[in-house]
This record gives sequence, C-alpha cells and structure tokens, in this order.
Amino acid sequence: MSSPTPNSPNGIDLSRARLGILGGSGLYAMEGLEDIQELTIETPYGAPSDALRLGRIGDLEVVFLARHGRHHSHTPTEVPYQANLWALRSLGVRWILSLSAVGSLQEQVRPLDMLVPDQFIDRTQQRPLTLFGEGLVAHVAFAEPFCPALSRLLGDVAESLMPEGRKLHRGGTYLCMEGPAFSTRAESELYRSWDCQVIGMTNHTEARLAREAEIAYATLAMVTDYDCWHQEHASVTVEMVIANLQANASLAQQIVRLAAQRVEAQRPSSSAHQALRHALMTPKEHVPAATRRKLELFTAPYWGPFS
Ligand SMILES: CSC[C@H]1O[C@H](OP(=O)(O)O)[C@H](O)[C@@H]1O
Ligand SMILES: Nc1ncnc2[nH]cnc12
Repeated sequence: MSSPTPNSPNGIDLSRARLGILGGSGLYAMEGLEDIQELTIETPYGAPSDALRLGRIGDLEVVFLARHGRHHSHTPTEVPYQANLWALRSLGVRWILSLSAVGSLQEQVRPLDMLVPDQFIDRTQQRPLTLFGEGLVAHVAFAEPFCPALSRLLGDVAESLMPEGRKLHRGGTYLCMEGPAFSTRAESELYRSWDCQVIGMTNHTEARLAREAEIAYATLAMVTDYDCWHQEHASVTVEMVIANLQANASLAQQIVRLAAQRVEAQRPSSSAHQALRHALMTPKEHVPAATRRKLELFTAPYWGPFS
C-alpha cells in the first residue's frame, strides 16, 4: 500500500484517483467531458452496462457510465451492478457521484427539487448482495451508506446552483424498490409512514457494492414526481419522469462539472476507502485460489498480490 501523504490521511493515495459518474434515467452522457476514450471492459462478473467513457473535467480524470446503458436497455433488476463496480474500481475510481431520478414521498420535497440522501431502506428482492462469497466472506459497515464528505461537497455545489424557487434538500431516506412497475398507493403510504423522503429503484444496490469496492458514494437525487400518494398530483408515469428530468438535465450537468472541480481540489478521504480493513472474515490461506484471483482487485491492499 502507498504511504500516507497529506492528500491521503488514511493511507490511501488519492492523488491519482479518478471520479466515477453513474448516469441514471435520462442521463446517458456527460457534457463537458473532454478527451473521451470508450473502454469496453470484461470483468469477473460479466460485462458492465455499457462501454465506460474515460475523460477529463479540468485536470481530474473522470469515468462516466450509464447504469441502464446508453439506450436504457437494462431494467433496475438487470443492471449489472457487480460488473459496473468492479470495472470502475479497476480504473482507479475512488469517488462515485450517482445521478438518479426519484419520486417524492413528502409534500415539501417538490418535483424539480433535488435531494442528497443520507440513508436507505432496501425493499429490493432480486439484487446481488455482495461482490464477495465463493469462499471469501466480507462484512462491511453500512450504517452510514453515503460518504458524508462527498455528500456535503455535492450538497454545497447543488445548493449554490439551484435556481430561485427550487430547493436542495440535505439528508433524507431513499427507499429502494425492486420495480420495474411503480409502487401501489398502499406501498407509497407505507413508505411515507416510515418517514422516507424519496423513492427509486437503483441506488441501494449500487451503494452497498461501492462500499465493498472501497469507493466513496454520494447521490444527487432529482425529484421528478410525487409517486402515487398525492391527492392533487397525478400518479407517476415515465412521461412525467422524463419531462422533469429534461427540465433539470442541464442543471444536473452543471452541478456535476462543478462538483468534479471541487473533488479535484479537495480529493476527500473517506472511511469507505478502508471499508475492507476489518471486514475480511476468511483467513486468506483458506480462500480458494480461483476466488483469490477473482477478488484480488479488492484484497490486494490488505493481502498483497496473489501470484
Ligand atoms: C424512468 S422512471 C424509473 C427509473 O428511474 C430511476 O432510475 P435511476 O435511478 O437510474 O435514475 C429509477 O430508479 C428507475 O430505475
Ligand atoms: N415514483 C418513483 N418510484 C420509483 N422510481 C422512480 N424514479 C422516478 N420516480 C420514481
């Protein structure tokens, strides 16, 4: 492992780390990304959602990936989350900004507002639970599922750019549902009674695997609808989501560009960067060779290279 530097107080060298941007519904490309190379990467978990686009914002190297694919071909269940996270980490990504469409579960969180969540409730049923297994058990901490420093940076940038009359909400619980159908009214009311602020279908799975991949993760949730609970607003449709996303698209791109500049300047360290330090349960000599090889990307900082 590299020795500690002022940029890496927890012992990880962040001076050359890259920023990953995961684009969600309606966000299939990143404006302002320069010198783009398209990378087709095979991973131990199969192919990622699409080619990864490596480029630059200022002096920061940035990797963009459309989580549903650039033509929106993967359902929230089908997104190859494990492959996406492996591919990003293999390219040296240590921070992820996730851009996502969400429905609002609370009156004060209005369509066209944005929210930087700090918690999740997971209601998915058919998602990968881990990057590990096959003879190597890992239990990472996930009480704080989002990186506080990266979320603060993102919230500060978003707040500074929000137009009059639209609000940036800091904190709140993102309810992650399986989909692809939207919720029933009874479900929507249940999640409201749990004091969830927003609902989506992708971010919990991604954040959990990002933690295992030791990548700091923060979300810019773009509110597109009031789901189906609001008496005075029509229930969510894809048409409604896309219309409101389009209305927010250039603002979202602006927020990401400015956030990337701040990441470049601050290179924030995160406890996520050391999530595996006390999480690897299986003694390395008891891990099957094929699994050691498959998971070397994640274990090498602790166990050294596997030859
Ligand atoms: C098109 S509405 C439902 C769809 O939108 C959200 O996608 P993402 O999180 O990738 O922005 C939601 O999670 C659903 O996948
Ligand atoms: N109401 C909603 N439910 C789930 N995912 C969404 N994405 C955008 N709006 C949503």
